[in-house]
Amino acid sequence: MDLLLKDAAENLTCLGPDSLSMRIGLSGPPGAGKSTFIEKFGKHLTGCGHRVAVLAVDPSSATTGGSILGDKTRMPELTVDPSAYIRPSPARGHLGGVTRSTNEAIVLCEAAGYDVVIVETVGVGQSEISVADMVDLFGLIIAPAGGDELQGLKKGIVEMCDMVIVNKSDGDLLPAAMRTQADYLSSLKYARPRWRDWRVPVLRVSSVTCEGLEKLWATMTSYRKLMLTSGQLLQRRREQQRTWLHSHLQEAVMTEFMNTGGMAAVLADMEKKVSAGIVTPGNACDELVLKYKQLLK
Ligand SMILES: Nc1nc2c(ncn2[C@@H]2O[C@H](COP(=O)(O)OP(=O)(O)OP(=O)(O)O)[C@@H](O)[C@H]2O)c(=O)[nH]1
Repeated sequence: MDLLLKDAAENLTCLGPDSLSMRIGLSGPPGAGKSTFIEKFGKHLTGCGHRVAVLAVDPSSATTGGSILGDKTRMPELTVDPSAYIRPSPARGHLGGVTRSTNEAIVLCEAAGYDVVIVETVGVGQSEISVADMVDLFGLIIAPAGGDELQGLKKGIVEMCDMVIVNKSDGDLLPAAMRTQADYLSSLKYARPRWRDWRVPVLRVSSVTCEGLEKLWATMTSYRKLMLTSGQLLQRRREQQRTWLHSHLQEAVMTEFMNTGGMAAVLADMEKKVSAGIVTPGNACDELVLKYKQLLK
């Protein structure tokens, strides 16, 4: 695996910016129609000659020992498409393990010739934040809302996204979809732009009629073009590399710490003292590091 990754990384550094793949992250509340959307959008892209990989990040799979949702049945048409590859969420360790193997899988998929890599978050929690740190474009998928509220979405997610996609913009839901689009547009109007010259668009699509998919892809490609020509895409990827290095290092150091003779028990004891207010968290940390260093001598 490591050798494969090394080869893949070397191949990627040989490629010019134009041959970089498009990494798209997608997140959205349950019921937004994510699977249906990815299936139809993926088919649209393979129909245009692209090779599409779909990777799911489901932190709950780490505790249940596998993807709770049978990914094969979630996207039946895309699964059998020779130009597409769907990988369910890996069940390796906790969120850190799941995200690390997803990061590696992105690079492998690109080396295997997939020019569009979609990373989907399944379930809720920290995964959206991790996924936003892996991709070139982070999209939020929502369904038409009844009221004018932002569907109880965590505010942070809206702030992180580069594009909002209002799915189910069809039939009886069309008027509500238009209202939702207007609500998001007005709430995003005053948001601080994350990227130079890019205002977060709110696009309506239907995964049933496939309306809006072409325009969505055109918007994604113009975003990519802007990010590439302005140098922001490469800058974003470089920053992400550093973020991941730090995240992997933190995890590795913590594992090392916990596996060093009795430190897990010392930490558990210290947690009790901190909870009881006997020691401050800062002092507890200093004591733990000191103890750890003594053990290493
Ligand atoms: N009318 C309409 N219904 C849709 C559309 N997309 C999805 N649906 C329906 O919405 C429901 C939920 O869709 P799913 O694709 O399972 O999406 P989800 O609930 O976000 O679940 P996950 O993708 O598994 O996270 C299903 O009954 C779909 O048929 C659409 O564009 N229009």
